[in-house]
Amino acid sequence: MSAPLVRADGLAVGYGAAPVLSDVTFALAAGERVGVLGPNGGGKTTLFRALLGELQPLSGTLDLAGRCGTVPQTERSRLDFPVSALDVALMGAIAGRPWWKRPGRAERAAAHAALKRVGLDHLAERSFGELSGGQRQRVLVARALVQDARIVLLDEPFTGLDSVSAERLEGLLRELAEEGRGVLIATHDVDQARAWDKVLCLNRRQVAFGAPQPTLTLDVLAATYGGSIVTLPGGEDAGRLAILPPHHHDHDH
Ligand SMILES: Nc1ncnc2c1ncn2[C@@H]1O[C@H](COP(=O)(O)OP(=O)(O)OP(=O)(O)O)[C@@H](O)[C@H]1O
Repeated sequence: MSAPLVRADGLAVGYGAAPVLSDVTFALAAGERVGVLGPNGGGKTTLFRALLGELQPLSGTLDLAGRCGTVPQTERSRLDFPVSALDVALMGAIAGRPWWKRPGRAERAAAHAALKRVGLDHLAERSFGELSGGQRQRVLVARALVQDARIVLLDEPFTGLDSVSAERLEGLLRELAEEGRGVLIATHDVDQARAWDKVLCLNRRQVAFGAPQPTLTLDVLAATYGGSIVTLPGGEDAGRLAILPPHHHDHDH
């Protein structure tokens, strides 16, 4: 088997001397989609920041065998300036080049090709802020493609998407994996993560890592979500496990 795209071994990361996330040991192979699960404050974003090189390991190791591209959450409040979908995709080409060099023909062609790849080239000139949530996510995937990211990180990409947009994005992530990229998806949706290759459960430390079916046991879910996990009383769902929705900021209001 070829070397993994990401390997973390005993990794601890934080914003000062004390780690906010520790004991992280996992590997991401080419062709895999891995769901990163955890409660609010569990450390998902912190792990992504370490993968992007913004935070250095406090202990342990983190090795990447490829470029890492990120699909951040898109908050409407930050979209008031007029950038087009093409501009956003182009950012993938101009990151890392001197600021005075304007994007050239090749870069524009790469950005158009990436937009086409995600089914949005017809909206290239449309203002990014006017696009639907699902379209914005796909433009950001296009930006990662322009960066030639072999490792793609997505931070709760399905939040707020209707089911058609969610299915479309899900299909795109499957294709990214099929072309040999490694895809890490932070999510609050345990059921959705069951369909992916592996899950990484974080709650200030790594609780579990492995294939969803054997990994997502009651004990693991309880340790991952702590107090926010409940057993449903009475009725049809009696005894079923439910995870209370996280207190999430609604960015659209
Ligand atoms: N810039 C920062 N400085 C100091 N502490 C931080 C910073 N960012 C996050 N933290 C702390 O690190 C811990 C993990 O936060 P992180 O954002 O990684 O969680 P998360 O799993 O991404 O949560 P959410 O689902 O809410 O996005 C939290 O206790 C948080 O308060």
